[in-house]
Amino acid sequence: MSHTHFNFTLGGSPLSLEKVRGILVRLEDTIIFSLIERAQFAHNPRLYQKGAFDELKAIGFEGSMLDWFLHETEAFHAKARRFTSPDEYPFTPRSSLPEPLLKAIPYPQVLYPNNVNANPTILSFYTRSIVPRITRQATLKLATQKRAAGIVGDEEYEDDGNYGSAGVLDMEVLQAVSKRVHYGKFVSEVKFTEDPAAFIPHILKPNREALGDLITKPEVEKRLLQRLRKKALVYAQDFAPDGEPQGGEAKIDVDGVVELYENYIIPLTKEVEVDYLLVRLEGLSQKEIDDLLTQKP
Ligand SMILES: C=C(O[C@@H]1C=C(C(=O)O)C=C[C@H]1O)C(=O)O
Repeated sequence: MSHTHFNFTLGGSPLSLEKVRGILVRLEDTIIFSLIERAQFAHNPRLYQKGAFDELKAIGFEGSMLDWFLHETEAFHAKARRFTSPDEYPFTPRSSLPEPLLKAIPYPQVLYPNNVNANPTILSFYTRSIVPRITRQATLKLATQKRAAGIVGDEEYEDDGNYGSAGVLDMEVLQAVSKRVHYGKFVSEVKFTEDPAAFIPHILKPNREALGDLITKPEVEKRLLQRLRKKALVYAQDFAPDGEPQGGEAKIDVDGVVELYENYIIPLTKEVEVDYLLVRLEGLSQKEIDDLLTQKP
């Protein structure tokens, strides 16, 4: 059974590209199913608008309802030492989060120290591009129901009032996408340690494009998108009481899932891979770099 994350406390055999890719594949299921859950509810754009709720303004919180959900949830997770794990990244600025209450687990130092965090970009593209797309069916169905009840114009559209359910589900998607994108650091660490001499000249120069070309594996991406489409088609099906697949409307916009990966998740993962490589030599002495250069693949 493959896992959706490393169990760093078990240690075990060192990092391998096969292991990391196995986790990325497993996270596809988590992301698809959490998108299916969110797609049950309408767009509910008020969730993402700063200042849309008087109750939040009354307590001096200036962000959106989703920002508030993230802040309150991640504040507890921070106390429970979630963000001391090398594969967990908060959407809330770390400066606004409390210190861990529990002692940090002495994780093995797998990644080189870095501050690469793509979550602001993930939050932006998710709320602006992904939510409207995957909730389209629910939004249109809601508008039809409202018109049938005589509600027409702006009031008929987009908002079913389920801010709590939609917000909790948004956080599940965001946490899974964030984990997936930041696993790019583990991929980069494995690729770098397999052949440091290939990367070092382009880190020292620096040359983002050359590093991007080195980490890009078109065949892996092509197979991923093919697999993703097939998974989404199966997972989006409804099943009869006896378990037989039923036709009818898919529970998720399959093209939307594939485009999420093609236009956002894969490109952002590669940016994280390159950003991680660009700091991979920071603090190393010339001798340490020379030793890496002579290391045989
Ligand atoms: C993640 C990897 O690096 C790159 C990014 C990929 C992705 O985001 O799916 C796939 C292949 C590579 O272009 C990898 O090599 O597995």
